[in-house]
Amino acid sequence: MVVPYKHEPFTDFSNVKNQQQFLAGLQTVESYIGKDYPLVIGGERVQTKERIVSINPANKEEVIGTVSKASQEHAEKAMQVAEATFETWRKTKPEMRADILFRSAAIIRRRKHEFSALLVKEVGKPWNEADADTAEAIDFLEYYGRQMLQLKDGVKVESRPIEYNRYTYIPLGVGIIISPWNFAFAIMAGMTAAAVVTGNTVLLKPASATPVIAAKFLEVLEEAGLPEGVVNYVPGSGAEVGDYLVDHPKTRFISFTGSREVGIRIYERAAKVHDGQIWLKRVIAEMGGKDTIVVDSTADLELAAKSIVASAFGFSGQKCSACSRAVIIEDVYDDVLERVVDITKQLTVGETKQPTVFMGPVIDEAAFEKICEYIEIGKKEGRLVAGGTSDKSKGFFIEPTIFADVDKNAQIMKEEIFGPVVAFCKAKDFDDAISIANNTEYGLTGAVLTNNREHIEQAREDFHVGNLYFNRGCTGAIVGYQPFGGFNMSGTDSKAGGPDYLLLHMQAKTTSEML
Ligand SMILES: NC(=O)c1ccc[n+]([C@@H]2O[C@H](COP(=O)([O-])OP(=O)(O)OC[C@H]3O[C@@H](n4cnc5c(N)ncnc54)[C@H](O)[C@@H]3O)[C@@H](O)[C@H]2O)c1
Repeated sequence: MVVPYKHEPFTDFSNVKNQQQFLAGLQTVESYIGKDYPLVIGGERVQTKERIVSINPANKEEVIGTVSKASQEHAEKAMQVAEATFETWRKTKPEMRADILFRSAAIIRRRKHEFSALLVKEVGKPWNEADADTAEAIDFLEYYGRQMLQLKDGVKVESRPIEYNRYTYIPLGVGIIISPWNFAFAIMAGMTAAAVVTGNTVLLKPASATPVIAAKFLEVLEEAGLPEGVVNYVPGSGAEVGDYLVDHPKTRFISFTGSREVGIRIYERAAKVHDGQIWLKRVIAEMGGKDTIVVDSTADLELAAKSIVASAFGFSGQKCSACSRAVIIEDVYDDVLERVVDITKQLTVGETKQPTVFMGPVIDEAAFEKICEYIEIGKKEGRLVAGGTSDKSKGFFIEPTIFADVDKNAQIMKEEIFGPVVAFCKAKDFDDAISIANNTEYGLTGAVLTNNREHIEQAREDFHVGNLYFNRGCTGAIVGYQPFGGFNMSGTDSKAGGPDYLLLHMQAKTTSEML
């Protein structure tokens, strides 16, 4: 009997007992705050001279941990180990590989609040966002484990009376996992899990802002019984270690989640053939977004306003799926704008020590400066109706910011800001709204608030995004239920947490045997 897949429930922080458990998680994190983590290459702990320092973005002072920084020599060593380990790991039964993911998920579930508390400190997430990040990590591990069990025998193809045919999936080889800081746990763990459950070995290069949660994940995998050398932990500079590994002739695939700029760089470099390379590299890239919420005049306007606020300012807009454009049909434009401004003015911003704080800091100084630059551009391109101020004296805090009456071709309507900034744009009618929404090189998520059935069907067909939501905001996908990934410059059309994601990490082999 197939047991239906159930995703990990989110924690209800209005419940005092849950709050206490979370605070206990924070205390556990305190016990290892500031610890130093080595590289892990083939199970061996390697200390390097240089360190990456992970800082709490809410206070700029607290060192969450330091990690050894890999050089190209370390990356080379890890590559050799991963290549050698591939020969045994690819022959390890898929059931055993899946089992390691299930055991890892169980360990994380047991320590869920601790890991979420670590994300509060390392990434500056509010409690509910950190909880969702950890829950998604658990989901990815369990879902990909289950998917592997379904794929292990391949797919049935017809045999002929004289010939028996089989169609199976085999792993690719050594992969490079390059993950972002914003879903520091879920995406990093999901990308790694998909690659190794399918029989590949990997080098994991997490984002430099969030290396500690990745080091913790490696400890979980080891506790769950993952053999040495299957996942090698090599945090380092993108330009130095990243480029080196992308160019490496033994790299078989690169799984990347991050910005458009870095994604394109990886895609271009991976297309080059180097000396000693005997295959073409595969690139799985999940990149940025310029996500839009469209509201028509039949919509529930209060629901529309709440959806825009949650999608634009949840986790300070630092989601690839964050709403950064609100396109509103002209007869309800003023009404929706006013409601959004009212709700936004009630939002709390600060260090996320309590579950009631809605918005924490942005991740670091570079992000802070970039967002502030966009706010200055926005002041020229639109009418500032909320926020617009920032303060980095204690942590990297930016007020939720709204610009009204922005032209569809304005810079803040086209470029990914990745911060708490939303631009309002007026549309003449629904056709115009969809055309404005599609006026971007991205194509990740979008949402339509409407009670008009024809508009729903029209958007289903014409709104060109990988994840389209009706009558809700545009953030938040659920593993197994709402596979996630975008079109155009949002990536290579892959869908994380979907039924075909594992196939991207494998190659199909046809064998035909004369009878
Ligand atoms: N589509 C999705 O599912 C998805 C999910 C999360 C985040 N994102 C996107 O990620 C971005 C934010 O994340 P970020 O700031 O960590 O992105 P980023 O592109 O700056 O970094 C991502 C990773 O790439 C590494 N890197 C940097 N230069 C490199 C190079 N030359 N070679 C190899 N690796 C290199 C970084 O060290 C990091 O590990 C946003 O654009 C967001 O939209 C997309």
